[in-house]
Amino acid sequence: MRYMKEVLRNNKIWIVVYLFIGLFNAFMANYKADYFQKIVDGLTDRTITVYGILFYGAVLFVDYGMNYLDEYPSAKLGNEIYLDFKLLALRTIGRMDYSEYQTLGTGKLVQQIENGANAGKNVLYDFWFCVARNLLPTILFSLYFIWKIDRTITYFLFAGYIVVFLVTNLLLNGLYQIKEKILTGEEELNHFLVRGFMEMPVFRMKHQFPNEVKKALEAKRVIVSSKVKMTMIHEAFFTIFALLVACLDIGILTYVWKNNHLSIGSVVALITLIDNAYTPIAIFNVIYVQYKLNKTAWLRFTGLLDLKEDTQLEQGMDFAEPLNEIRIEDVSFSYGSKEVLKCVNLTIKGGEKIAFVGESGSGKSTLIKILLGLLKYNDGNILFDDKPLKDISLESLYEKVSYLSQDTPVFDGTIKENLVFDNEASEADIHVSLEKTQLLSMLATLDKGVETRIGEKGTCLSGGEKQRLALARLWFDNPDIVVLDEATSALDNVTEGIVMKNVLEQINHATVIAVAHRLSSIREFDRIVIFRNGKIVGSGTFEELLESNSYFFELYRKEKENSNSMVM
Ligand SMILES: Nc1ncnc2c1ncn2[C@@H]1O[C@H](COP(=O)(O)OP(=O)(O)OP(=O)(O)O)[C@@H](O)[C@H]1O
Repeated sequence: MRYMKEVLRNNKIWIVVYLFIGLFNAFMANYKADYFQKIVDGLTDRTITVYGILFYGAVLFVDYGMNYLDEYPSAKLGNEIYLDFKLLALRTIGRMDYSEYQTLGTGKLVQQIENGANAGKNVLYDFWFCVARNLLPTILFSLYFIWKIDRTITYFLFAGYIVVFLVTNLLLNGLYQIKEKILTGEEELNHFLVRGFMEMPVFRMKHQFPNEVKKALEAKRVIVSSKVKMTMIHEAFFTIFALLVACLDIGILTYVWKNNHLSIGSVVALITLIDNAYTPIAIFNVIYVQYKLNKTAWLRFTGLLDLKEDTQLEQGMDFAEPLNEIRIEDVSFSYGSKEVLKCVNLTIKGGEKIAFVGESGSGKSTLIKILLGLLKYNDGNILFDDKPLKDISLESLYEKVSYLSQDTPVFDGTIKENLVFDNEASEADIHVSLEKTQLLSMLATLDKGVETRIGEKGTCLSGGEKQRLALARLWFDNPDIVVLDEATSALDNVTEGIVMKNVLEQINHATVIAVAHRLSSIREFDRIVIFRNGKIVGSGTFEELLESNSYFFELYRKEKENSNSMVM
């Protein structure tokens, strides 16, 4: 309900307008039918006046005019509500706990949001608004006018409502299961579509697309057959109602014929009014079924919106600069039952340039994510100048941190956006940042210069260009702490040497924590920390470790061997 209320609050003025017009139109639809009775009877007994006809004309004009005006709030609200729900999802992503984020898949997520936002709109707009401003008033107004003409017929109508209620509930159960199948199928299909798109080269090289299409076809089969079933059941509702109304019409004609006390105008009005009284019920049943089914998609969506938030983002003390020391004390961490860090102890001095090295999977990136507050440590403590990391507001920490992740560190936007996001920067500053990261020659080849879009995950750039573009961001930050997780792994040795020298000059005063596989890239760092199986097994300067740490020596030797064999 919380999310519905929020969206209602966002649109309250237009909702009031929409409800008011709806009520007015519902009244007019029935008033028009009732007044028509007077026109027909007036024509039959020649008592009609020109004013009566003009008044009826005015009623018709107002009715059609208001129906047209109704389209504006109707179109506006429908779209606003749908998109407001989508925006709720984006806000959730911005605040969700990182461990929850890691479990989500893009394809399923996108489909869940799409279905959820649609379901939310349908529940609120197509169901509740429709009931409140359209169906209920139409039924009540039509029953009132029927009651005015003949009370006995009103009782017949109530009996008909009970039949309708029973039929609806009978069909609803079957529909639930079908809807669940459709949703799962759609998420599954989107999962294959998105991963095929995102990882196109991988799947193409491995000749996997036929298999992917086969799996997607199965999802398609489930969706199509379920949707067809659903349509047929929905249409059955309308047919049953149409038959019911037909029976009532015939019943009324027989009743009038037998009793002979109603005028022609009353009979004509009754037929229209009965239609008015029943059509909303038919519509109600269909949208009620839809409402119930939409709840299935809505629950999946709210499950997403309710994912654990990272409450540490705003809560806690502000990060105080300048940083003197980060102390990692007996920190352990597990992903589920898999223990990845085991009792890690380390102190990093403010302004120190420290590098984490070690074999793949030894826990380096995990420790980085813990230091950034993305992952929450299970045991031990981390202190930023005697303040526990858990008590520091992450928003305030991120003001002073620059982080280049191991995964693609750029996003779908222009080169300029990738450098400064939504901030302004002078051409001269942009030029310097690109010059220092050796990107000017690449820029010279682009027609639109820094306004060139680099595509999703930076597909229009080479691996090394993406990394250098992300590094160029450092010229626009003023970080106290810089975290580089394999930030230069795609660069050649020569470019890496030049770029890293410039980068280290630029962030001279910051504390730098870098993860690196290529040992030559961190030769100048103040200290190197070696990880193995989730533990720190050595630390010191490059030269110290070469002399005293056989594991480090072994890593270095292997790197040398590899680079020699590549040169040969
Ligand atoms: N989200 C996750 N869920 C479960 N296990 C994970 C997750 N992320 C990482 N791991 C596991 O944790 C271990 C440590 O991973 P981590 O990324 O910290 O290693 P790393 O030393 O940075 O490796 P690399 O040098 O290859 O980047 C690995 O065995 C990895 O499979």
